[in-house]
Amino acid sequence: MFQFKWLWHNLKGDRARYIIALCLSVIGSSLTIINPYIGQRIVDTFIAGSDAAQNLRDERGLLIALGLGMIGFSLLRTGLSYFTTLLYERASQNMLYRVRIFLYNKIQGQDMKYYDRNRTGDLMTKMTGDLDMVRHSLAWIIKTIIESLTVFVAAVVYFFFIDAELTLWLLILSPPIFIVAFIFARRVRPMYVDLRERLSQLNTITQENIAGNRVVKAFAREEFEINKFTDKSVNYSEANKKAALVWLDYFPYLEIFSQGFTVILLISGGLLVMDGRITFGEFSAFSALIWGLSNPMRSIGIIINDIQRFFASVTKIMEVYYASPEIANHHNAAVKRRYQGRIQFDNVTFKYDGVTVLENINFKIEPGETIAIMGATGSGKTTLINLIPRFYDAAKGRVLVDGTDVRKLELDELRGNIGVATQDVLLFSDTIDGNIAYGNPDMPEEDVVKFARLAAAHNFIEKMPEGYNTIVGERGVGLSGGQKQRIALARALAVQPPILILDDTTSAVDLETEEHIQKSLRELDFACTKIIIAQRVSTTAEADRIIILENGRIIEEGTHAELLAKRGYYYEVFKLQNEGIGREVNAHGEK
Ligand SMILES: Nc1ncnc2c1ncn2[C@@H]1O[C@H](COP(=O)(O)OP(=O)(O)OP(=O)(O)O)[C@@H](O)[C@H]1O
Repeated sequence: MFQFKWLWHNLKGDRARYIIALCLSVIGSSLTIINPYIGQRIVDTFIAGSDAAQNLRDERGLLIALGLGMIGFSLLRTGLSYFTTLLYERASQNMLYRVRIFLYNKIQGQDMKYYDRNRTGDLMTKMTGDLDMVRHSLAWIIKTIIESLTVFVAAVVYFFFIDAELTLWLLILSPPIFIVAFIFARRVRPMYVDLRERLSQLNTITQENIAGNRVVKAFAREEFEINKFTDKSVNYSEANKKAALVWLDYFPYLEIFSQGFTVILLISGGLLVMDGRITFGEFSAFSALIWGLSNPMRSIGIIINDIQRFFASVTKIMEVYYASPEIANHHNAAVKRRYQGRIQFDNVTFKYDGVTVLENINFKIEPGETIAIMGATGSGKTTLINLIPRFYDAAKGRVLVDGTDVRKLELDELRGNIGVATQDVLLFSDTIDGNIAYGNPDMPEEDVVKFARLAAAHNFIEKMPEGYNTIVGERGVGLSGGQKQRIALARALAVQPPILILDDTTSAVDLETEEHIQKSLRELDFACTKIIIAQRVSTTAEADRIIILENGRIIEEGTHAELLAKRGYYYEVFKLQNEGIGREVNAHGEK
């Protein structure tokens, strides 16, 4: 079974410990037949045998030794069981730790497509509940199966030695029990797969709701969200109940069969004792060990349920474990070169799941140039810049950086040469200083301040209670939209990249601040090619060239003056943005 092979593979480092635990389980469980055996000796020698009274007088030492033996073996079993559980826990916790780190690395190494397709809640479920289920199966399910089987086999062997016929009578019950258990397992399995999916949905809703709490509050949709959550919660709970109730359909049969062991033992065992074929002591050993046959049958339901949960969880974990990204970062660029910053799109077409979003894009950017990209929302601007750091790969054509196809460049090196300030600003729960120095944690404090100044962020940071040491909440809570954008800009500048990509980074700052930022960008003390997505003409006007996108195609390209003279899309936007503030446009596009 592949899942068990996978478990074995991940036990590496703890295999010896786990095997010792399994062996101790077998030894400990085999010892369960010792006390019934001693009991049998005591009954036959001192209670029910023909010489019992005599033996009680003459062999007191033996009686005490047998009694002490019983206590001793009980203590030994308890000690073994304690030690065995310790080993199982150690091995399973170590495996959990290793697999969790491995999965986290795997998730980190996935490309954007993976994150587009996988829900955060589902990934969280895999990293927590599913992993714990796998650990539980290693530490408890396998242990229980091994111990139940050993007790079962030891009891059967012992019974055979006493009386083969009575043992066969007892074993008659085993096949129907296994058939019932098998049917139950088949029926319940899809239920646990479904249950696992519902749990993931519940986690997704919880995660989205907490992450989006501001939107929920802004629209006063708390009740709607509570109802949505309640629905999913009821859904999960119902599925749980349904799976648990299935067991009730089978439970009576298994219980009857389990009771059957005792009934058969009482009837046939009693007859055999009356016939003198077995002694009272042997009969008492049968009675004492009969639980070894009936107990595994009783707990078969719990074991099967847990096994099904294990399969549902391990399958989900293996999806992450074996997922390989189409765009992989191998982190093997020994020396990272600094690029010049030349960019070319050579007949690039891009599709999201078959839907064309960019078509036949051609342009060149020379090192040090500033290019502005403008276009209606959804025209493909973000998609276009996403192709440069290879967040996605083009379906057709090539994206070249410094003359080399990005697919041939070392990903780490490529991304290390690009500073990006994305449209949705995400700051980490860390100090402002830590956020700005994210790409270069060893950066001295004065450099952090320098880049904050360039991004027009220094003044407001200084006024904060703890300045650069102020901790910003999750996703930058506690800062205005414009403040977050400026910290994100400082973070992108702080890596001093030869290629800087700004996706609508100044949309939320006032015009004066924007002017300051533009001045800083013009005067950077390192060589840098800049690609700026912007909607404001005040931002694009300064660029060396402006590219206008419409429905994934370039419809205009040129300088501010050239595009105004063209009287096309750019001219219309310019007119719209300047209407009402008294500016006029002359034939040369000058303000
Ligand atoms: N991850 C994705 N999966 C599928 N389709 C996507 C994805 N991201 C964007 N799209 C689609 O691709 C098209 C271009 O999106 P893109 O984000 O590049 O536009 P944009 O010009 O940057 O828009 P905006 O100015 O609103 O940010 C849109 O139709 C969008 O719905």
